[in-house]
Amino acid sequence: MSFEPRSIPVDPDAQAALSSKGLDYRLIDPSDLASLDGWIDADHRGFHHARPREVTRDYERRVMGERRLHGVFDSGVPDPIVPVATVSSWPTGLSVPGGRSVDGWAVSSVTVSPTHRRRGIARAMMEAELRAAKQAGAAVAMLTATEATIYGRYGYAPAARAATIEIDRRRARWIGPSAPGRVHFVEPASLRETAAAISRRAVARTPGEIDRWSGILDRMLGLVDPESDSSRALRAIRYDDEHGQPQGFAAFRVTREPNEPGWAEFDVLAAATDDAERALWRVLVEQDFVTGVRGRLRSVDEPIEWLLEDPRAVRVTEESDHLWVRIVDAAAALGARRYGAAGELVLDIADPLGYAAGRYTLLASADGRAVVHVPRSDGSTDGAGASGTSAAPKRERSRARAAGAEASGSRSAARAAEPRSLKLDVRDLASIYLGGVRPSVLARAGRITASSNGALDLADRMFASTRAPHLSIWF
Ligand SMILES: CC(=O)SCCNC(=O)CCNC(=O)[C@H](O)C(C)(C)COP(=O)(O)OP(=O)(O)OC[C@H]1O[C@@H](n2cnc3c(N)ncnc32)[C@H](O)[C@@H]1OP(=O)(O)O
Repeated sequence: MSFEPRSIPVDPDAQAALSSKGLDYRLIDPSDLASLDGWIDADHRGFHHARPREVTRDYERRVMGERRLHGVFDSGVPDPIVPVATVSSWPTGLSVPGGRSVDGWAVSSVTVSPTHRRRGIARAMMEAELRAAKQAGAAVAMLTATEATIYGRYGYAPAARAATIEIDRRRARWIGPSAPGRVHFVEPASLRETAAAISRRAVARTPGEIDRWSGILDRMLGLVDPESDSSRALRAIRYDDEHGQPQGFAAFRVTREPNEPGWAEFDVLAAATDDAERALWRVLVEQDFVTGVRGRLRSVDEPIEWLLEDPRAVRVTEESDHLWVRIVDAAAALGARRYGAAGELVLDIADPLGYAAGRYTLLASADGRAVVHVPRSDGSTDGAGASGTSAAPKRERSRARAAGAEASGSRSAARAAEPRSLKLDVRDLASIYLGGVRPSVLARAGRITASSNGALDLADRMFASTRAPHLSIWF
C-alpha cells in the first residue's frame, strides 16, 4: 500500500473526546525534534524501558520519523512536551496464505501514563486508529500485544502464535538431509543489504509475517549500538546455496557463566528456502561447548524435531498468541488470500463496531482463488477478490458449490440449494483468517455456529493454510 500515513488528518472524534477531559490529542511533526524526543521519552517510560541513550534515540528518531505518531498532552504536568499517552501506526503488508499480501495498518507504541490510566484515553486512540485504517484503505489492522486482555474489545484477535523452542545439545543428532550449499560466519554489518533481500522473500512465503521496516534489521543485527556488550556478543551466519546465492541468515549469542558451557540463543533465523532453513538450524544445534539452543519467536510448526534422531531433544518451553489482527474490510481481506479447498461458504459476521458486519458469500475455486460477494442494500451484489467481478456470476457459484460438495463426497450436498454458512464474530474471523485455528475448534468453543457439519468441514478445509501462520518479530 503506497500511502503517506500522515496525510490522514487528526481524528476529530478522538480529539473531541479527549478535549472534553482537558487533554490535547495531536499528531507529532517528526521534523520538530523537541516534540519527537518528548514522544520517544513517553514511549520508553510507558513500556518501562530505561531512558534512551543517544544512539538509541537517534535510531528511534529515524524509525519513528517514518510513522504516524500521536501524543495526548496534558498542559498541567510539569513537563508538558512529554505526552501522557502515545500511539504509532503505519501502512504495511501482511502475508496471507497462498504467497500473497494484504494491505494492513500496523498499530504500536500504545502507552498511557499510569497517572492518567483508565480514563478512556487508550480507547479514544484505538478507535481513532481503526477509522484511520479504514480511511487508508487497509483490509486489516494488526498489532502485537503486551497483555492479551486489552484489544479484543476493539475487534482484534490472536491470528498467529509463536513459540520458544529449546534443543538439548547432547541429544541433537542430525538425521535430516545435508543442504547443497554452505553456511558461513559473517560480520553482522556486512549482512545489512543481503538480510533485507532474504527477509523480503522469507516474509512473502510465511503467512502472518509483516513487511520489515527500514531499521529493524539494524536492531536484529546489533548495528544500532554496535559497541554495546550485547551487540558485540552477536554472531551472524549466512547460508549460500550451491550457486553461491545467499538464501538465509541467523544471528545468535552464546550466554555462559565462567567455566560452564553456555546456551546459544537466537531471535532471528530468516530463510527464503527450505534448504537454508535446515542448514542454519543444523549449525545452531550442532555447536560444541553449549548445553542447548534456544530460539524465540519461532513457528509452532517448526520442522526441527523431524530433523533430529531424538525428537525429545526438542522442547517447546513457551507458546502463546503473538500477532493480533482486526478485520477492517472483510471483502478485501477474504478476497486477498488463497483457500485450501473449493466451495461456497456464507459468512454472517457480527461486528459491534460495524466495520466488517454483514453477510459475505465466499466462492473459492479449485486453484484457491476466491471471489467475495457482499449484498448491497438494493439486493444486488458487490464482488471483491481474485477475479474482481462485480456481478454475482451464477456459473462460478454453481461450480464452486459443486466442487465443495464433490470434495466432501456428498451427492446430496451437490444438489443442495442452500449454501453452507457460518455465523461468527469479527474476532473469530480474524483468528481463522490466516489458518491459525480451525473454524471447527471455535465451533467447539461455542464461538462459531455452523449451518451443518458439512459447513464446518468445508470451512476447515477452505481456511487451512499449508504453512502455519507465523510472525517472527515484535512490532
Ligand atoms: C499494540 C501495543 O502497543 S501493546 C502495548 C500496550 N501498552 C502497555 O502495555 C503499556 C502499559 N499499559 C498502558 O499504558 C495502559 O494501561 C493501556 C494502554 C494498556 C490502557 O490505557 P488506558 O487509557 O488506561 O485504557 P482505557 O481507560 O482507555 O481503557 C479502555 C478499556 O480497556 C480496559 N483496559 C485497559 N487496560 C487494560 C489492561 N491492561 N488489561 C485489561 N483491560 C484493560 C479498561 O478496563 C477499559 O475497559 P472497558 O471500557 O471496555 O470497560
